[in-house]
Amino acid sequence: METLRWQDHTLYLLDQTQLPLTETYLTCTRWPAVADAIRCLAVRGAPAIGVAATYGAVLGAQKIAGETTDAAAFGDRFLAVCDALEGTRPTAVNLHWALARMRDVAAAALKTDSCTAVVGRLEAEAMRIDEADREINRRMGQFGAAELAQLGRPLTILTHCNAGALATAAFGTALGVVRALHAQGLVRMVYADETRPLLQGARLTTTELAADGIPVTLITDNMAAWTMKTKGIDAVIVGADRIAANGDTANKIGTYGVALLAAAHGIPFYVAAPVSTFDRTLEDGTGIPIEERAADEVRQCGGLATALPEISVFNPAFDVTPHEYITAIVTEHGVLHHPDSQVLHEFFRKEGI
Ligand SMILES: CSC[C@@H](O)[C@@H](O)C(=O)COP(=O)(O)O
Repeated sequence: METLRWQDHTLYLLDQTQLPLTETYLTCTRWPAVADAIRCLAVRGAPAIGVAATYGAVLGAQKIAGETTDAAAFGDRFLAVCDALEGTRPTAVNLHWALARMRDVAAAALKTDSCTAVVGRLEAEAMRIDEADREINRRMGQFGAAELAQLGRPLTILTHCNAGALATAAFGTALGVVRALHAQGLVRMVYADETRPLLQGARLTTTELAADGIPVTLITDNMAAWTMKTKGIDAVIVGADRIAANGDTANKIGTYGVALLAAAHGIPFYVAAPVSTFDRTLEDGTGIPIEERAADEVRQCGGLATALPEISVFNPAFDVTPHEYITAIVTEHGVLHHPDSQVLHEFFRKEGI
């Protein structure tokens, strides 16, 4: 399974809404198809939507360059495409980060290059972001595995949602750490929360771990506390969609509850995320925009009604875990223990990021 592939001016996206039973790819030759795929979660996960959006921007640029040679017109229309792609999902900052890079490349190239040459530069940038994400996840895996290996035994791990290869260009963030630990023979069992309402844990995490021969057991979300109590969970590890300057972390709805449960059971709680997931413009998690999705995602499950159609619903797609509950954040530059404003500030200063 390949999350996404760019080939011959076309973006192929694994349609994750059809998993686990059907492996089918969407063929995107126009940017609105990429925007639709992000909106409906055919491609999802913070790093993956960032990478997909950059290729969406390239598709938009290709079309515009076929219709105008005027740099100003190209620039205006390209910005409108980037804005539309950015508007597809509000919480994951990687989308904003990746498109900001595309806007910067276009702005610089348009000063000297023809519109057609600008498209080439944008394509090269998108491929760089894609390639870098693959490498970043592997580095994060190594740092995270070295950190968790210090527990000194094969581990029983709990995870929430899907922060795996399917949520990134490849390898995964939280599941990248699990993969690296597994390569060292240090994974006893991974418990995967099913992750209602859209079941990313059940449909995606168990599928990709099983495909790699990593022992995995599925639980429903309301079993997490009892699983911690009875199954000897050594650590929780999750991904992130946006991390504020003080370490407060937005991730899939339910993560906050899992963090509280981990604290109650004295279990370390790890977040794995690339630096592109940090939003240092936000002092703390209160400013993170939380996406609310359609009510029917909750009133139905697998196409079957779980509640009457008139029942009102609250369906936030993400929640924010206060930094106090996070033992450490694993990045591609190293591990940040007990993250808070000072720790993060010092990390970014030292790394010159
Ligand atoms: C490496 S992915 C980290 C997060 O993006 C992931 O845990 C998550 O919350 C994904 O939510 P989704 O709504 O499936 O895009």
